[in-house]
This record gives sequence, C-alpha cells and structure tokens, in this order.
Amino acid sequence: MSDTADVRGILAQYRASIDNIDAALIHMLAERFRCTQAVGVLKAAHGLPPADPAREAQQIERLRRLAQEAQLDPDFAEKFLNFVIREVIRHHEQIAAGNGATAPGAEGASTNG
Ligand SMILES: O=C(O)C(=O)C[C@]1(C(=O)O)C=C[C@@H](O)C=C1
Repeated sequence: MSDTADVRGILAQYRASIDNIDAALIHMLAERFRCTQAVGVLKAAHGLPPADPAREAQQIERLRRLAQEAQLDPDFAEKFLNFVIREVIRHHEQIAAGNGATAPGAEGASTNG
C-alpha cells in the first residue's frame, strides 16, 4: 500500500472516532438541556432568579480542576461552560416570561433547556 493510502486509512480511523465523540457530545448536551429545562420551569414556578452566580463560580472552579487533570486547557473549559450556561439562562428567562418551551424540541432548531 502506498504512503498516501496508509495516511488516508489512519485519518479515516481518527475521523471515525471524532464522529463518535461528536455524537456523544450532542447526546450529552441534549440531556443537559433537558435537565436545565426542568430547572427553568421549577425556578419560574417558585420565583427564583434564572441565574445563580454562586453556583456558577463553583461549577467553573470544579471544571477548571477537572480540565487540568485531564490535560485540557482550563480556560477553554471555562469558556465552554460559560457559553452553555449563558444559553441556559436565556432559556430560563424565556420560561419565566411565559415564552418557554415546555417540551424538548418545541423551540425548533434551538436548544430546549
Ligand atoms: O443550577 C442552576 O440553578 C441552573 O439554573 C443551571 C445552571 C447550569 O446550566 O448549570 C444555569 C444557570 C445558573 O446560573 C447556574 C447553573
């Protein structure tokens, strides 16, 4: 087999793993947003604020530590968590305003937490 064919085979194997990991990430994010959807409904029903900065500070500290242990850039981990949480808070605000999706997928192409 030529060098080029070897390289293409190795690349295809890596890409198969990348595709599996990306699929797992999507499924995990979907489960997370399903859970935060319920949290948003609970918070709105009891007049709790959408954001909880103290909780976020704990999550960031924990995820930065986990990232370090896993040899992942802690700044990236923090940015990623903040990105997800900002979206969750946006959904919480929509729920509190009475415009929240009540069923997974009810927001169409958007996430549903
Ligand atoms: O734990 C909560 O209170 C949530 O609403 C969930 C969550 C999160 O996505 O992890 C989102 C918003 C809060 O500011 C903190 C955490």
